[in-house]
Amino acid sequence: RRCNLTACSSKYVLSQMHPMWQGPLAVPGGDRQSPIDIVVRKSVFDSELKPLVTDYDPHTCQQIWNNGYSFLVEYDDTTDKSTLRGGPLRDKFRLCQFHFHWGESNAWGSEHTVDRRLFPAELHLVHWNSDKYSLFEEAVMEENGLAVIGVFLKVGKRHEGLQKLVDALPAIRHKDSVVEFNRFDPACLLPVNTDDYWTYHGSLTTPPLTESVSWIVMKQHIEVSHDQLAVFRSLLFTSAEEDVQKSMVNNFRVQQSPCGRTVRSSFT
Ligand SMILES: CCCCCCc1ccc(S(N)(=O)=O)cc1
Ligand SMILES: [Zn+2]
Repeated sequence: RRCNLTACSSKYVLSQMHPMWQGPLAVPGGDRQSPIDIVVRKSVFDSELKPLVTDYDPHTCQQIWNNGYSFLVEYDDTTDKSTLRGGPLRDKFRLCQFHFHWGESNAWGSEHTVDRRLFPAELHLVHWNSDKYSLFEEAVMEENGLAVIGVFLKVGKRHEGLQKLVDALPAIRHKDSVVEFNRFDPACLLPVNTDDYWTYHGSLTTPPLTESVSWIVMKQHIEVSHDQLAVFRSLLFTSAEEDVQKSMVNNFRVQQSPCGRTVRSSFT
């Protein structure tokens, strides 16, 4: 069973976007859109913010697939086996999938920035509120429905945990290709320090752009090698049938206005 995220609606939703979709695609009255620049000196320390509590079961990993926008590693979210609690969250959230955003060069690629600093890529671990909702599709429409952990990637030493993922990518070069993928522990992609993060209320960064996300952006980045990132860029936006193949790069959204939102920090 595929994580409900990949129910036709998500494919339908994502396939509506042509790969170079970058447009503002403004959401009428959207004043909580993502991504944003995190202005460190304007963030407010909140001592009530707790450490993140992740409890991921590597066996709930199901498949990895190319959805024509990024590649997703999906988890069985029919039970509370892989969960996120704590941080800014009151409820328990279930891991549904993780994916990345990256650039055609190492000079850019992340969706969020810190004092305008760009990173070559950004990891998103997507969770939904299983205390309040019974399906991802429900939660995605609700104010407190989702929690996404953002982790910046920097080019440096090879990331051993990521390599298992990188080795599977050639098998899903084209849009809509899927391979079975099991036993992957997403915790290996988190930075050593997960206590220091910024958090703010925002949206999905791809359609349906719903303003249902509690964003948790890690202060500490992870390192991956140049070659590992190059394999990300070998993926294609296009399906095998299409005549013109387009490299899957620059799959990040343009930054959105903070609209007066405060970004809180869990650290001083
Ligand atoms: C009803 C189907 C909705 C599928 C929406 C899937 C989705 C998940 C996370 C993100 S992101 N980049 O904000 O983490 C974007 C889109
Ligand atoms: Zn994302």
